[in-house]
Amino acid sequence: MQTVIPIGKSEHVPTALRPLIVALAEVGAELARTIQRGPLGGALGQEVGTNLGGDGQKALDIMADAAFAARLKLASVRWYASEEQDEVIELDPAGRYALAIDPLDGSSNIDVNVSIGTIFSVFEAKDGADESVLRPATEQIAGGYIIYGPQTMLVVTFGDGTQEYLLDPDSREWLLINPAVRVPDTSREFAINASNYRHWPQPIRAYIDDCIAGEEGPRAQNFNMRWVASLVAETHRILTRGGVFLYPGDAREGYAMGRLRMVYECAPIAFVMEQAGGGATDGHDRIMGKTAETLHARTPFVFGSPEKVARVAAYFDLPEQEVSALFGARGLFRV
Ligand SMILES: O=P(O)(O)OC[C@H]1O[C@](O)(COP(=O)(O)O)[C@@H](O)[C@@H]1O
Ligand SMILES: [Mg+2]
Ligand SMILES: [Mg+2]
Repeated sequence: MQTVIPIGKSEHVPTALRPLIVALAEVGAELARTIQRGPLGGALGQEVGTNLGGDGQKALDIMADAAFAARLKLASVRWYASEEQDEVIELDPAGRYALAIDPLDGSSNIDVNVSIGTIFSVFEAKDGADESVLRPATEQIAGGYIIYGPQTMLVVTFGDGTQEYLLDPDSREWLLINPAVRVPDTSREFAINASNYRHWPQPIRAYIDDCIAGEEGPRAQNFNMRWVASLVAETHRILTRGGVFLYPGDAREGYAMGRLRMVYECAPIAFVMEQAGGGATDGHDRIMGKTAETLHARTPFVFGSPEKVARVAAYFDLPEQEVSALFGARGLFRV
């Protein structure tokens, strides 16, 4: 049954963080409207520049970044670390928090009417800009995302479970609809950009080969594949019905650490996942135990249902000959 508590009054949001979360939610609601207006709001998907990560910046990326920065300045945010800014910038010198953000995730989907999102991570501010965000992911005090989809939702954790809020299209209020999200462990879905197969490391190829082999392979069951190319959309699907997401490092130039950024993409998603009973790894180490060395540093990223994440990690531990063997010989994973 639905509990209709507005986000500003939710007991799950720590009192001190309420102004910040309400600020994020307000900008998210405005962005949702802009996104819904599509081409009536101008050419949102138009390429307008390039960010430090080498990605093309769309008009909506820049618009979202400016809107969040302007509003968060009034919500005790001292340090603002954004995908769209080269460096961490100071918003309010008296602010208590540091916030890292991917203002608009899944930009390639802006023009095609597919779900996109905003991802955010919050720390207590330190004196220095970089030291406030380049620290272990376990030090996050909040992490979450907003998904602009058929429904607009805000999913967030403060380290005590993961909560889900829905933007009511009539009242424009964010209402609590799930106070304790749990990742199901039953799904047989995996998500990966399979066009990069030839560039993947051997353990990832072996894992996907074994999924694709289905009933005839070592897993002896059929799997289904999904790839939206919007991290928030994949996260939301996996949070809702289970599965696993993989963006490994690969052999393409610049992709040794994959595509996704540790500070404002992987750390908050890992926090949300773990607090919902899921897992998140880079293949070897738990994402939550990692610290980025630079603001835009990438990391290989695998997350989702805990058993699936552990299984992917196990492929990285297999002896070389076993990983390279045809799946028929990969006896370890017969189930
Ligand atoms: O185009 P690819 O290589 O499949 O990558 C898709 C991934 O890139 C992203 O779009 C990166 O995020 P941005 O759109 O914020 O740069 C993710 O949302 C998505 O998972
Ligand atoms: Mg992104
Ligand atoms: Mg982005």
